[in-house]
Amino acid sequence: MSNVRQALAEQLAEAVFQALAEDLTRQERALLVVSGGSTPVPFFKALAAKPLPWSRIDITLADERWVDEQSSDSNAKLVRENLLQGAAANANFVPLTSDASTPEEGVEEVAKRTASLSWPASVVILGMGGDGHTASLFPDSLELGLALSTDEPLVAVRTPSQPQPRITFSAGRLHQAHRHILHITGDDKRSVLANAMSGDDVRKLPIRAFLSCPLAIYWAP
Ligand SMILES: O=C1O[C@H](COP(=O)(O)O)[C@@H](O)[C@H](O)[C@H]1O
Repeated sequence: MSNVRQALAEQLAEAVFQALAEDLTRQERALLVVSGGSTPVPFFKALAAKPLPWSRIDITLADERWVDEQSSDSNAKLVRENLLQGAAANANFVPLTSDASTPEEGVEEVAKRTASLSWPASVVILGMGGDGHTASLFPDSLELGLALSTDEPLVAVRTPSQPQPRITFSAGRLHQAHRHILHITGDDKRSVLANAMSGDDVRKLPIRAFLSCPLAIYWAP
C-alpha cells in the first residue's frame, strides 16, 4: 500500500466519520453504504478506528456477488474482516445475499431486509472498475437498463464479463443519500473518470449516473 493511498483512505475515513457524527446529532440512526472490491480495505480499517456510536449505525453494501459469505469474492466477508472490527463490530451490518441459490430467487427477501434501513443514507461510497462500472451496474449487464431506471431498490444482474451472478442496489436507490463519494486509485481509473466526465451515455460508462449527485471524488495515484 503506497503512502499516498493510505493517506487518501485516512482522509476519506475522517470525512465519513464527520458525516456520520453530524447526522447522528439530528437522527437516532445513520446508514452507511459501502462498496466492495480491493480499493476500500485501508479505508475500512481507518474508519473502524473512529470513535463513533457504532450501535446506532447501519452498514450495507452497494452490491454483492451471489456467493457464499465464506468465499474470498464476498464483499460481506471483506466488510466483516476489515470494517466490523473492534468497537465497529457493534454496527448493524445488513448483507445482500440469502440462502436462495440465485439472486433472482433471493432479491425479494434481501429487499425486505434493506427496506427498514434509515434511507436516505448518510453516505454512499462508490467504487469504479476500469470498464466504468459502479456497484454492479456494468456496461455489459443484461439488466443495466432496468437497474438504471427501476423504482425497485435491488436488481439481480447477469453480466457476461463477470464470473458470478450479482445483486445490486438500483441507481435510483443509490441516489437516496445525503452524500455521494467515489473512492478510486490509479491512473487508469482517473482516465476512465475523465472520459466519463466528457460524455453522457450512461450505458457505456455507468458511473455517469452519479456524476451530478454531486459526487465527491477521492483519488490517489
Ligand atoms: O466488482 C466490484 O468492483 C468495484 C470496483 O472494485 P475494485 O477492486 O476495482 O476497487 C466495486 O466498487 C464493487 O463494489 C465491486 O462489487
